[in-house]
Amino acid sequence: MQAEHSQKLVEVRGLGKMFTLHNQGGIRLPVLRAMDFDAARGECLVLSGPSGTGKSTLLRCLYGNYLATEGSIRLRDTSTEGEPWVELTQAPEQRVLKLRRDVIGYVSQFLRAIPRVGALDVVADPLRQRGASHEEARARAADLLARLNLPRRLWDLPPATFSGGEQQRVNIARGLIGGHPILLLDEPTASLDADNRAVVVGLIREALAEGRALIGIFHDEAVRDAVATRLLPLQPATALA
Ligand SMILES: Nc1ncnc2c1ncn2[C@@H]1O[C@H](COP(=O)(O)OP(=O)(O)OP(=O)(O)O)[C@@H](O)[C@H]1O
Repeated sequence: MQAEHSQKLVEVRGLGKMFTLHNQGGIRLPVLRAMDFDAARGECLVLSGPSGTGKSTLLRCLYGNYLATEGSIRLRDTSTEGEPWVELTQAPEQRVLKLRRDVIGYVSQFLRAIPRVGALDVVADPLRQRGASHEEARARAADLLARLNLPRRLWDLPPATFSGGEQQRVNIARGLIGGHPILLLDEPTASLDADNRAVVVGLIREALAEGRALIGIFHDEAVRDAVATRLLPLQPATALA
């Protein structure tokens, strides 16, 4: 059980990301270079480093939004039989979409609202996509929204007009509900008050106890100290040149 719990889920080797600014004479901007790290079940890896060192860029590479310029990102897909390791940088689009449904979740800072869909269904959607019934997914969504203190009068309304903190809580619930073994978190508590920050810390700790691997950006020191099992320092770009 212990071995199962400490199983490696993410393996990054020699990862580099360089932006080429085509509209500015092709200037090349190195952001990440030669990054090596792993993340295992029960670990919360916190990306640290000053503004502009590439923390969000790294999360986007790990989610497959940005294509790495060099190196390897391997994710363990525990949802299928056969070879569990998938090389994200080489995976065809359909495979990336399947990984996002079953293996890797991403809580961005801002909710991408879906027009005319109420908050409860926005949250329930990832669990339904993984095969849960409508009722089961909505019940779990209601449980999460209640824990995150989202007022019930908002549950059936589309979140587009919600406050920043309300949208962030919908976003966190949507990110957590699918039970993805790997979860990326980009400042999930940035817009929250102290009470709701504490709820999110509790939910993150539960996710770790369930054996999920988390990789995140947390600018709030108290939150970072409460959830981090390891820091991953990023080097400033000047040190890369
Ligand atoms: N799509 C892009 N095209 C060009 N440059 C980009 C792009 N995305 C990020 N960058 C550049 O990469 C660098 C790192 O940005 P990133 O947002 O990853 O940093 P960060 O460490 O998350 O910063 P912060 O802590 O301020 O959010 C910045 O110089 C940024 O301008």
